[in-house]
Amino acid sequence: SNRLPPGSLGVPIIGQSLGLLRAMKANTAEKWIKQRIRKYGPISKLSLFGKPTVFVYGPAANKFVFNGDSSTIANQQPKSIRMILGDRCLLELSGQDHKRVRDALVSFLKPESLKKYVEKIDGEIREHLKLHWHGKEQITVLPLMKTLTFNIICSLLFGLERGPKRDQFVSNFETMIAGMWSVPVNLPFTRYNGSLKASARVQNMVKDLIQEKRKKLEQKTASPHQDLITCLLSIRDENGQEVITEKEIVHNVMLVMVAGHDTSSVLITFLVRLLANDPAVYAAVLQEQEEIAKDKSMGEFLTWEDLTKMKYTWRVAMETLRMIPPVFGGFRNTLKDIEYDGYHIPKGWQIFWVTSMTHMDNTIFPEPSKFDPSRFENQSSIPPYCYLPFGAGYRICPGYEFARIETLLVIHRLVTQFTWKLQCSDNVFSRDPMPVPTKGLPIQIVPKNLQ
Ligand code: HEM
Repeated sequence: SNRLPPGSLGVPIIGQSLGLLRAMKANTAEKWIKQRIRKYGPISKLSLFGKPTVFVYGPAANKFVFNGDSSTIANQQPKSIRMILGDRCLLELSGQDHKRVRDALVSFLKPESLKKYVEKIDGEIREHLKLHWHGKEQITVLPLMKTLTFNIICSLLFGLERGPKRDQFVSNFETMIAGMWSVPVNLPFTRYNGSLKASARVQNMVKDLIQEKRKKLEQKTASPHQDLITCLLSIRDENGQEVITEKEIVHNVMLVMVAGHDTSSVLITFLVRLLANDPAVYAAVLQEQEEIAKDKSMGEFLTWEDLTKMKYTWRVAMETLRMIPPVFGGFRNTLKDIEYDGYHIPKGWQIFWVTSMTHMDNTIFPEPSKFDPSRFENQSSIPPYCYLPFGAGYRICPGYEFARIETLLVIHRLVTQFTWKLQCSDNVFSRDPMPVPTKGLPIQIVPKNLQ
């Protein structure tokens, strides 16, 4: 059929972009999308960010987007982001290339491999609390969680430990990130131009790190599993050749830096807010964590075994991800004409997916606005393609386990060492595009040994 989905492409170039962006800022994006669904049904056309687009909604649509044939539906980022992260990062790859590079990343990020690093991550968290929380009466959670999750990535994934080199890396990275979502005008003194220059500096630093690690591997003074970069360098084919090119390592390090710290920091921040707002959930999380802490001696690190006992805390995190998913939605591109649900989607159009809409569907999650971690007691009762904070299919988030470990460790240290009160008691947030609580969530803190 040549029948295009219902809806309007709107004003040329601008289309409906401003309406969506405005709704995201005002935390009414779900309402904006619900209105579309009510008006046009689960599939409709519109125009976003200069491209004709088809919005699809529902479990079947999620399956279509996440499990679609990669020769028909491709993942492609806007050119501005491609220029900053690089064209060989996972987001840009498809087919066999995507599988080869993804398998290499997963060989380090899989649970069996991460198990060994729980103590190291715990060490970073304790150091962070010593530096930024203890001795303070008031702190702002979101920026501190961004610093912490970025430092964990630097140490564990890149083997870049505390010191002047890491500080320089962080400062260049911050400049790079600042212009990533800006208007992509590459003129001297624009934010985008600053971001491109910072990206080049970060990439050069990563190349230097790769040289250092390659030398250590040759001298056999490094183990292949000591960090992600060393692990990627060590993967060889049957002829002893490196499987991942240097360019691919650099571009994927860039991606992991961005994908890995912004998301987890948002989850932890909203957990901190929830625990301050919900005494019953706080009491149950505290009880679970104190049960673990009571068997530990002073200064002892948490272990993988301890994490397996944090079942309730993780259900609280899952419910937080249901209600406030850090990734609101995303885009795919059609490489061929597609027929979906009786409609024609032409080649070259965008597909806009918003998984969080099924998270708030009362036929799937009864009373969706109620915070209820018990929904995840029996996860097999949740129908497929309905709960997708980490995506699904062959692009499902490879950092899931990493995010789970760091979130549980941070919550353990926070609830056992501090009590806190919100300084902004409203319950709202805006999307930028990640959810941001008012003023970054300032809180008043008291260490437990002073109570
Ligand atoms: C709460 C934390 C996190 C959330 C909610 C999250 C969410 C997601 C989602 C929804 C996707 C799929 C996007 C798509 O299909 O287009 C994704 C992909 C990805 N995530 Fe995460 N993520 C988190 C943490 C992490 C961490 C800690 C890392 C790295 C250590 C990471 C690395 C990646 C990468 C590399 C991809 C691209 C995968 C591919 O295209 O094959 N993420 N993430």
